Amino acid sequence: MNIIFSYLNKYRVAAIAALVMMVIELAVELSQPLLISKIIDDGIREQDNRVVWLWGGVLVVSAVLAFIAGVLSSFFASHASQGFAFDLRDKLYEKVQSFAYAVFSRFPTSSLITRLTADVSQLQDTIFMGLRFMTRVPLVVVGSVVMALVVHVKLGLLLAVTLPVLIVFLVWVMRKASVLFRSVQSRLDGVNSVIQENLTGIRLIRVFVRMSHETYRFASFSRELMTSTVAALRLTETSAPLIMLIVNAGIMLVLWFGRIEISAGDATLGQTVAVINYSLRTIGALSALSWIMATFSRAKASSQRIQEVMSADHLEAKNEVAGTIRKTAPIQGEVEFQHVSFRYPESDIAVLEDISFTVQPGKRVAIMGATGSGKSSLVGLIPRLYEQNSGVIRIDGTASSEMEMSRLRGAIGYVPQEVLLFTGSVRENMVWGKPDATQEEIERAAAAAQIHDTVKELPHGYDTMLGQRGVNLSGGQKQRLTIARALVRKPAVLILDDSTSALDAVTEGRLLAELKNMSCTTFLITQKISSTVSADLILLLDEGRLIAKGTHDELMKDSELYRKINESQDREVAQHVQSFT
Ligand SMILES: Nc1ncnc2c1ncn2[C@@H]1O[C@H](COP(=O)(O)OP(=O)(O)OP(=O)(O)O)[C@@H](O)[C@H]1O
Repeated sequence: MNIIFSYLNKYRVAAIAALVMMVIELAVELSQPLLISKIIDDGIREQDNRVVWLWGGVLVVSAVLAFIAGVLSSFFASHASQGFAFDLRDKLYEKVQSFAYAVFSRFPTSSLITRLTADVSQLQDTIFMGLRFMTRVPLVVVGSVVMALVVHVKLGLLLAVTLPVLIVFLVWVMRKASVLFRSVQSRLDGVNSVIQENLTGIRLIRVFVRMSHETYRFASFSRELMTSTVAALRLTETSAPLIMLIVNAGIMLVLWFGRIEISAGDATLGQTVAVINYSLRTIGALSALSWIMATFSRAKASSQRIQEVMSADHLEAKNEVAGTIRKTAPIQGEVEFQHVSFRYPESDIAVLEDISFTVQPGKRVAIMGATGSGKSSLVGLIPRLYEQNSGVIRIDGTASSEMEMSRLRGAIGYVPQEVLLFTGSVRENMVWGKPDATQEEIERAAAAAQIHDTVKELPHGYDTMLGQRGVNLSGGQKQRLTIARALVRKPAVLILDDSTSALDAVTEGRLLAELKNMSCTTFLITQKISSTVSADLILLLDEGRLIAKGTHDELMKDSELYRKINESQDREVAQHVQSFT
């Protein structure tokens, strides 16, 4: 819960104002039973209308005062809780942005979304309730008991003895509920994750006719959420009648002894009515307790989940400060791997082993290998999405680990395997990596990526809006647009992770020719011999090992595997041509 206090600090004035107003409201309310007892004993029983009017007037004024203080308290509490949530969400978002890439595997996307939305809202509600009601409840209870003791010690004591019993019981319930609510929040993660997967893969689900299976999967996750929520609420809800039972027993005692005390002349009717009134207020406050306990227990679970995000490693920030060599000279694009080995965090299996090669600026490297041989992992090390476990990667002769992250990544254009476009116009998508790009730069990049003519024919050209993830473009068009986005930055190093798979041979040939003109060092992951023939260097990977490197001619001479791939693709082409003739 420390997180609440640290982020609420900025709003402490509003929070204190909300509490002060709440205390004023409460103090006025607590004085009311006392006023009523005066009206009964000194006014009605003594048949003194002046006293009735006087204290009756005070009662009305105090009710108006309590109302105003209550409204102001709500106003300040809303300001503090909303401001707190805004700041916390902002900070969490910033934190997630700075996560080391590896940390994302620890938090599923859906869980991060729940933490940034539902968990933050939970804390926001808790703060509002805390300022308005949570602190009010103990104050009403304690204030009522004190006032009851002031009115009549013996009758007040009867109300006081019920309190320790209640407190022990409430602490027990809260501890249990907190554990249960933590499980509720993680089930919520599960439901969000299914929704996210289903919405993202809706086409696939339709084509594979998996609607009923997915509906069933969603229902089972949703049922788990319901079951765990019911278990948590059952505990807090069953505690409410038990609290009532204990307090009602106290009131019975007050009534019973009140009658005896009045008969003996030791208490007045007004005093007995006042103590019962305080007891009823205690019941009112305590009946809200089960609901407050639920909120508080949820908040505890939520704050733990938020804390986990806050304390996750953030590699990027670390690298921005220590051990960096600050240089401003533009990167030329020489890339050298020296005995690089790598395994994913929390995995024992080496994905890359002892990889060494050097590429001169402006040259093209084609990376080939079976699926899972480590191609994407290799290129992911260049912009330091992950850190190698041993060996050195040098860019223009400087170890990449020693370079400022912004300088390193600023010089790299990365087109990942999975196409991702954002909601917005074609232009907005293209300037994503270079916000100040001119129209000429945009068009030149689009032309190089072989997408300029297509964009020109869209209804509003570069201002055409793309649907979510660019749904109104074909697969190949989307792929070319993501390549154009990378090219706008005029990167010194361009990484195309299987990004030309949806392009036909002619378009791919034109694109590669353009890349040569742009003189950026290009890493092209490909399975097509047609793309490797003109490459300056081919890296052939097999189960994380670099089994051959060289040009097409060299590999045709030296590598049996490469020759086999070449032959099999030649055969495929021949069969293809035959089927059309
Ligand atoms: N985030 C990850 N955590 C753990 N292991 C991973 C992760 N990503 C990939 N791997 C493993 O690393 C190995 C290499 O994966 P990689 O994606 O680099 O292969 P690839 O050659 O690019 O495959 P493909 O051609 O199918 O894209 C695989 O065995 C894969 O299971």
